[in-house]
Amino acid sequence: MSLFRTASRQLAPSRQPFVRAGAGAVAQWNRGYATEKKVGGFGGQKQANGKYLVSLIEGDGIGPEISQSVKDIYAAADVPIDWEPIDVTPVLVEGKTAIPQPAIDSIKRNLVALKGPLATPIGKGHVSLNLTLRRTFNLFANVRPCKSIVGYKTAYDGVDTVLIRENTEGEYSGIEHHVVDGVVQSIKLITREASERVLKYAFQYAEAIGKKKVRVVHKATIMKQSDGLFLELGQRMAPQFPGIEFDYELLDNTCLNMVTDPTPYNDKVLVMPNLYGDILSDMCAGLIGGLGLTPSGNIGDECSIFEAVHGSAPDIAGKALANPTALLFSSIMMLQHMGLNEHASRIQKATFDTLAEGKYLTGDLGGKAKTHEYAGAIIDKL
Ligand SMILES: NC(=O)C1=CN([C@@H]2O[C@H](COP(=O)(O)OP(=O)(O)OC[C@H]3O[C@@H](n4cnc5c(N)ncnc54)[C@H](O)[C@@H]3O)[C@@H](O)[C@H]2O)C=CC1
Ligand SMILES: O=C(O)CCC(=O)C(=O)O
Ligand SMILES: [Mg+2]
Repeated sequence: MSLFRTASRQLAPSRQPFVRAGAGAVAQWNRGYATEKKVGGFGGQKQANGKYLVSLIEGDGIGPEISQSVKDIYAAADVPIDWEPIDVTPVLVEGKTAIPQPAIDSIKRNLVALKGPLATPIGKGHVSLNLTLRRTFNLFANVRPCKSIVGYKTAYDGVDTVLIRENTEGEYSGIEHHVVDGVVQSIKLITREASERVLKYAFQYAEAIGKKKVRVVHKATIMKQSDGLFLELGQRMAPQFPGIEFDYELLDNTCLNMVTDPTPYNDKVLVMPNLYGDILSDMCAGLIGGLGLTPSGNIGDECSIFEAVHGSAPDIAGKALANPTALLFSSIMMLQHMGLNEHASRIQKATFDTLAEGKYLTGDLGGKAKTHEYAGAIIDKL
């Protein structure tokens, strides 16, 4: 079966992508960065000057600081990218939170975006812009790899997990009702279409990176119909991928097993409904040194948006304390998605070398370096 899921997609001639990329490309992050196979999505639009234009959402809180580090490192590494900054301050369209049209147009034009964290007010206020972006562009798979950093010691060695989170519905479908005073209802929406889409992606991703197993993480014991459907669709799809072993595990068991010993998960791609993936990916980050280190890619059939797993970290914002590695690694996933593998490898090596050397670490990793000093150390190694 073709790995090029989008190969038959018809685009207007002016929108034909120069590079087609996706799961396999993103997957290089996990596989020692050498896989050539690609699945799904389009890897960017080259301009007349030979560079790619990439939409950039700097984000809130620590967003501008860590984005600056990425921009500085990219400039030093001569990455053929021009950034197109976009403003996603929400607008109301028919009473609903929406992304401003110029931002939508930019991402649709460029096909690829890098995004800093966007803060979401608790309780009242606008709905999450992060979720709105994922829904707006139908970014159905959120790929969250998590790999131990050589030279940075934690309680766990050799972690190499990949979690794929359904990204458009589930517990985060945003359907909530006030029923009567003191009673509210929140609907977990699971559809066959979205579930099959992300499950198929998980199987293709596993094939692309050479992982042998796909595991659905679920609570179909309790949510018999919703998680039941997700799991059943996985079971039905499995025979289409005879080279991949399929199984499933209850979410609570997964949490226990992972914090006991994460290494049995190294041969698997985990795929799950939205909320479980959100929570489990923060937990995985904790295994390897925290949220300052873990990247992600929101992958759609056409556009893709790369962002860190972490949020806007208001507790350290504006103090040059943030670790830019998670956003930088997300951008490396993006470069691989775009087929810019040499640049990806070079920046990645400089980052790994800086982390392993341990002289310039940010506070979250026990060091004293400011955000820009750490970025400067990476630049020195390029
Ligand atoms: N995809 C996104 O844009 C996300 C946005 N958020 C939003 O971010 C805001 C803050 O959320 P929190 O719950 O505080 O989670 P958070 O992920 O922003 O921070 C959790 C903890 O990790 C630390 N941390 C996070 N990133 C770090 C980095 N790069 N370097 C060093 N330390 C780092 C923070 O200082 C904090 O102690 C909320 O409004 C939330 O809705 C949260 C998660 C993801
Ligand atoms: O949108 C938000 O505020 C949080 C989203 C989140 O935690 C995530 O995507 O991991
Ligand atoms: Mg989260």
